[in-house]
Parts: sequence; C-alpha cells; structure tokens
Amino acid sequence: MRIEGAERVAAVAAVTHKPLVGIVKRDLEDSPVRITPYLEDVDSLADAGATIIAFDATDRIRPVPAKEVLARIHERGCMAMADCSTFEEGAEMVQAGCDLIASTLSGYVDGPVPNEPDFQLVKRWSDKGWLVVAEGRIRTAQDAHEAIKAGALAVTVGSAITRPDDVTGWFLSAMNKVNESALEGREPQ
Ligand SMILES: CC(=O)N[C@H](C=O)[C@@H](O)[C@H](O)[C@H](O)COP(=O)(O)O
Repeated sequence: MRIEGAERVAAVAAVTHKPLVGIVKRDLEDSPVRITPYLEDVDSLADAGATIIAFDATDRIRPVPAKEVLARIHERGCMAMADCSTFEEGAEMVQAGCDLIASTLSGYVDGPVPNEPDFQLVKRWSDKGWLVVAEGRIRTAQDAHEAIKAGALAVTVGSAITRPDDVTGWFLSAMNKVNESALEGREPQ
C-alpha cells in the first residue's frame, strides 16, 4: 500500500505488518516538487512506521536536493523509492544507491498528460536489471499485466481504486468515442 500522510501511515501500520510505502504531499509556492520534499517529511513517515519512503526525484527546482532526501531515508532505516519522470533520473538514483525507482512522474513534468502508462520507461529500466515499480495511469488489470511483462517488480494502482469519479469519466469517454465515430461515419478506435 502506498499511503499519503504520516497519520494515515501510522493508522495502517497499527493493523498490518505488510510493507507500507509512505509519502507526504505538499503544494509548495516556489517548487513544483510535491512528493516528500522535506527531510522532516521523511522523519515523520519513518516515525509513523513506513517501510519504504517515496520521494520526488525529478530534476527540478526543489527545497532539498534529492540525494539528501535519499540519504535521510536510509539513515532512518527505510527503503527509498524514487518517483522519476525520465530514464536518466532513474539511472542517477540507482547510482546514488536508491532501492527502487518508479515511473510515477513520467508525463507529469511538462506538456499534456498522456493517457497510457509509460511501459517503455519501465522496460528500459528493467532491462538494466534495476528494481522498478510501475506507477502512473495503470488503470486496468491488463495494464498491470503489461507492466509486469515489461519487467516491473511491482505495480502501484492509484486512481483506478481511489477515484471512482475519474473511473466513471473513463467509461463515459470510451462510450462517447463510439457515438462520436458513428456520427462521423467511421469505425470506432
Ligand atoms: C503525478 C502524481 O502526483 N502522482 C501521485 C503520486 O503519489 C498520485 O496522485 C497518483 O495517484 C499515483 O502516482 C498513482 O497514479 P495513478 O493515479 O495514475 O494510478
């Protein structure tokens, strides 16, 4: 389970010994980095019982360098999961000693957000023998299957479980595509 907020991590840790991925999400005024940006966030998650702490490892303006966040996670005895947006960010984090790299932020750093998961990124990392979590836009069982086929060690499913309003929208837009195609006299995509 990947859980946001130290209080929620503590609540879940009280009832299970399963591995928990903890994050703290913030909206900062001077940085686009949202996931576990501060060393205090690492401390609160470690105190709460997180097994793994995930953090934004993108190459962007940030309050604390990613490698310092990584070092604090290890000092606190937790495993580190780097939420990345590119192959290079993942490679740098592996070199720095990060335990897991994840495709969480692929598609979210500039331009429009794609519809599909970034299986290619998962495969490129996995082909290097690195431990990869596929995360981001994994919406169906088939997506999860593809992610494992691409070499992922694990898959994080977010919105498909936590946001029924989004899920309803996906169904609606899939159905609308058929209607739109029929109106335009072409085969549905
Ligand atoms: C980009 C970003 O901030 N991602 C966040 C990371 O913690 C979450 O909002 C996502 O729900 C999570 O990554 C799972 O992805 P999806 O909801 O697509 O299955």
